[in-house]
Amino acid sequence: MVETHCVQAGLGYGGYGTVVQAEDQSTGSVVAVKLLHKDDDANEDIHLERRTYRRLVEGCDVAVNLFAQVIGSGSHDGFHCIVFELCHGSLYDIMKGLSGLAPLPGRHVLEMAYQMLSAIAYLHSLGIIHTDLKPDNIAVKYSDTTVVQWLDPLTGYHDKKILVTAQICILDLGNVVDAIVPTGNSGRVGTSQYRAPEVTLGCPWSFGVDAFSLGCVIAEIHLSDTLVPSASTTDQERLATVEKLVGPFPEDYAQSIEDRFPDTFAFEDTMAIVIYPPTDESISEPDHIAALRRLEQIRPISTRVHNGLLYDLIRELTRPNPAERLKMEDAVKHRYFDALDVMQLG
Ligand SMILES: Nc1ncnc2c1ncn2[C@@H]1O[C@H](COP(=O)(O)OP(=O)(O)OP(=O)(O)O)[C@@H](O)[C@H]1O
Repeated sequence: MVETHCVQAGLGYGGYGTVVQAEDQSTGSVVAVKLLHKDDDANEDIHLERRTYRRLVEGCDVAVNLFAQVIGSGSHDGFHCIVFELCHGSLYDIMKGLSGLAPLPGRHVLEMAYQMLSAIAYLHSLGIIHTDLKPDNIAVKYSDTTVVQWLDPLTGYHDKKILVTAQICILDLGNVVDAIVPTGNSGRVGTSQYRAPEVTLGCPWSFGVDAFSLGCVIAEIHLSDTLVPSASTTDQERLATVEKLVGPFPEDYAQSIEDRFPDTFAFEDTMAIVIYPPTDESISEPDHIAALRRLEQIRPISTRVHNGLLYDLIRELTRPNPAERLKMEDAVKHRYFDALDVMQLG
């Protein structure tokens, strides 16, 4: 089917493929085509995305509309391709400020957060874990914008471009896994800035990895800023980063980790503290200094998110102990979302 498509522009690039905007010349519709890199592992991936999308459709839930529709697949010049509904700008692009849409209005943050959690609640209800939620993998469905008057406390009202509708769609079902219950999945998944600590630690993990990532994404779209500016280099630094962002690991959880992986935590009174820099000499002096500088720059989410209900939602989603983390089905009922009803007109 891809033979009839004419490429119009590049949209993005990932570990598995290059995504382009293309017009289907037989129908005139404009779509997104992912051209998978030429390697054998990628062949498996094309089937995974299509298979997963089919499972979502078969589940017969309106939440399927929160995922980029898979229209078809094929191959061209030896490249495997998958054709998607065209979405308009990832949250990563919006946060970078190129479209002039950041900061997002509070109402849009609320609506986007609700849609993300509803989408992943549906995925989880089918026993599937996304594993790689990040602003790059969430896009807005429509690009229409309008200009409103926006009150800046310092400078007064000025024009501000906002989206007409804050509808989103989840991209990239190429890393999904079926949850292994009750023992948990294993192996390294996710992107370091959004990776749950149990994955970093090499412990079994499950649905909670998506909750942790979405907590970080929701904080970022509220702040219009990244939580972790640059990728950390070592696992111990990543754990220290999580500790700085969301607060200390609960002592009993830290103790259970320490029993498996000694020298991860130090214990002072009733507090568990990630040992950083590590006691061994696995990292060179200049790398230590660079890592300490990075850690110094990280500000706790609690000092940055001043909306109490939103902060509570983020904190519940990013609990260091996955057993204490909010489940998606409960997250959509969080009191932060009461405002969805209160703010409806009529
Ligand atoms: N349907 C779409 N509409 C518009 N843009 C898209 C669409 N799908 C993907 N993109 C853009 O292309 C980028 C890469 O897509 P995607 O994440 O699916 O590729 P990938 O190779 O599987 O990446 P990863 O390395 O994260 O697994 C996205 O971040 C997004 O900017």
